[in-house]
Amino acid sequence: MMDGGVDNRMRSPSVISLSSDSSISSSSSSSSSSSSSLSSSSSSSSSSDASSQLTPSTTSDEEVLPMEAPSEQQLEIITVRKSRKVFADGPDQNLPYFIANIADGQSDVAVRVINTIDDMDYGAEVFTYTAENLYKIPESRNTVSYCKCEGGSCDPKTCVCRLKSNIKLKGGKIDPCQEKIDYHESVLFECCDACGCRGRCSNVFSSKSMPYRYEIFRRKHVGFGCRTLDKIKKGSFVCEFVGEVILKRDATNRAVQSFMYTSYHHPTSEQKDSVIDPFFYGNAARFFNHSCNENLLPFRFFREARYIERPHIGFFAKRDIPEGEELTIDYGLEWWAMNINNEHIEYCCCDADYCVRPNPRRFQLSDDQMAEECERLEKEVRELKKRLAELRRQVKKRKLDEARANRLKTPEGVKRSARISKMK
Ligand SMILES: C[S@@+](CC[C@H](N)C(=O)[O-])C[C@H]1O[C@@H](n2cnc3c(N)ncnc32)[C@H](O)[C@@H]1O
Repeated sequence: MMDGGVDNRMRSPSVISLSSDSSISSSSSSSSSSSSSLSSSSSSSSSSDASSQLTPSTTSDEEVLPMEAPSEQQLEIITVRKSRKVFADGPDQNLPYFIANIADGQSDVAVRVINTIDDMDYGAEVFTYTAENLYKIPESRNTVSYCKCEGGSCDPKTCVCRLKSNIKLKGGKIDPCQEKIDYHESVLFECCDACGCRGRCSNVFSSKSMPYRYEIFRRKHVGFGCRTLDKIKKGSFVCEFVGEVILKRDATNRAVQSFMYTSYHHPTSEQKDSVIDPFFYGNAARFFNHSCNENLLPFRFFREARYIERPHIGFFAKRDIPEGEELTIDYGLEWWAMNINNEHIEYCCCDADYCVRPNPRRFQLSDDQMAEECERLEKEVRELKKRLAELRRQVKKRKLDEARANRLKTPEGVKRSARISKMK
């Protein structure tokens, strides 16, 4: 399994974080703050902006509630089932398929793992599935209150949960037009059992942390990836990003940092910043690869537990996603800046036509494929040239027609056309 190319020799942690351009970017505790304007977790300016967005909206109504320690149940982890058997209904039955339902017993949806390419393991030795975050950060007392709306429906004008959210729901879906929102600043307080409405209003996007069925599959050059086995409509909540929640300063001690995601940035104290690390404990989102044409967008949300320092990270569909399509996110420029020169990650291996840092290996085609690709491109060029010639012809004709019409309007033109009609 690719380990993200981050090893102990790295000077600073490479952390996937919510960034201001709605992408996910890497940040480092020391050097990255100045390296990219897209950095949100490490750059002091953007991060204070980010927290100012979240913090002021919470201070006015802040209530200090007693903090409950993470339950035993929450910390309970289920050993990954490592059963190996032949997956018989794949495209090529001769290949050895590896299958496991990694979410077994942890989630109502199955998350199966298959490998139709080789015998590479998805990380069963180190990875354990968990459906919920495992908090390993100090307790927090900063909470946001719940709405007091009654009767199972909330009034958008007075519902505290909606008023405090800058991400809004429309029919249970997130409007993808909100992608302009800085996702580090994004926040959605979803109504829940603790609210006056008991979570029965329309300010609810999913009762499940994983509403669809997912498959972890082996991808060439990138280790494993995650695809959906169901159609997903644009704007739908797709998955929570789950893992161990640790302080960012502790992240530096971890060998693999390229899987991490910044979850919280404190307005004044960097010491309180935290990241979600799904490397050892996580859900299907741990396998979301980067794409330069990603189909998921990140946002932050709160449900029952409303400790400001413990936001959930979720992803929603940027567009309609057909079943079978890989679920991808944008790691952001900063992540790439941190990882691109690393010995393990030299290039981007996404399939986007306009990949900004393409892997030359993807162009290593066989002679036949190359010939086919050349033919396809030549045909495309021919068609484009034809289209261009046609457009130019139309432009020329329009100009001629216009000039002719203008000439006819002049006194000489009028006389000339009168003479011609007399002759006729
Ligand atoms: C969050 S993990 C994604 C799951 C990972 N592919 C696996 O097999 O566990 C991030 C790691 O996947 C790899 N990766 C993801 N997207 C990539 C891409 N577009 N190009 C190259 N490597 C990528 C990198 O090694 C990165 O550190």
